[in-house]
Amino acid sequence: MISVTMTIAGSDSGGGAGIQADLKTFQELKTFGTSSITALTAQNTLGVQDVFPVEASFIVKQINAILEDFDVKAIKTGMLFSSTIIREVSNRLKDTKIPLIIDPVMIAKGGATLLQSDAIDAMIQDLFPIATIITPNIPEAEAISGIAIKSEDDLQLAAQKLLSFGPQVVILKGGHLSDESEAIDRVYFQDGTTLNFTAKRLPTKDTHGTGCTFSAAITAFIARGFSIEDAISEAKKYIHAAISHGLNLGHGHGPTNHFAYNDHVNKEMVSNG
Ligand SMILES: Nc1ncnc2c1ncn2[C@@H]1O[C@H](COP(=O)(O)OP(=O)(O)O)[C@@H](O)[C@H]1O
Ligand SMILES: Cc1ncc(COP(=O)(O)OP(=O)(O)O)c(N)n1
Repeated sequence: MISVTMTIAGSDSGGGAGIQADLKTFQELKTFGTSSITALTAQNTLGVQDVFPVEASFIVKQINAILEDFDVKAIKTGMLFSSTIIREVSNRLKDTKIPLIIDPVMIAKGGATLLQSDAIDAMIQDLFPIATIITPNIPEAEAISGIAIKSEDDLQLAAQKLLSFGPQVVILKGGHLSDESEAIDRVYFQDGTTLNFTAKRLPTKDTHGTGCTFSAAITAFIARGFSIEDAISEAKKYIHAAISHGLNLGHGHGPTNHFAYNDHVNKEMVSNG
């Protein structure tokens, strides 16, 4: 039977990030995607023009509607915008035993605020303790940990700080370390294990929605029963294919290509149905 996935995130009218990227990823990875929308953004590849948050109680109503009807196998969160939304969402999810992947979305590539600055504490106190995996990029890891990341030692220190907030696994995404020739995602487990997932850094400006897509792919693979390590490894292939076969759409940071994984990487999955 097909596995059900859920995203709790904001809508990107331009279709490259947020709920739209998550649902495309869920679909391509053969899961049944459901969603609770936290905010509308008027957005395209050039940036975010405006944000219209949904009332927290209505976000919870959407989650209730899904959880009361479906056997959801994995949940991800993206743009949560405010401390009120974070508190209501974590309160609703805290007693479910469903794997929870948190992409701590803060600022869009164009600089727009997707998380109010006073909401970081709520994320640390309420959401991270119930998280299976958190997936900050480097600027997000710096903002949450309070540690400026300039070296490998800083990465290690920041990861330990983030692990101390309670998630089982921290993935520090390396997409923003543009001086490296490789895009390295460093994974830290509570038992001290660390793993690196490495791919060639692709020279492109079209990386809108990469973080959303990567965390949605991890969520889909976990929903289908992959181990955490295998889910990350396969999600890395999904996002790498999506970036390398860019669609050349829009006039700014273009979206990635969700067809690419099945077209170019996982032909077996398609032919086997
Ligand atoms: N130019 C790139 N080439 C290859 N992989 C990339 C590139 N940019 C981002 N990635 C990968 O995309 C995923 C999302 O990372 P990142 O872009 O840092 O997230 P975010 O969108 O949250 O800033 C990670 O696996 C990262 O390594
Ligand atoms: C509605 C919405 N949610 C999240 C983001 C951020 O997406 P991300 O994957 O981090 O990609 P960039 O915005 O950095 O390109 C968003 N923009 N909109």
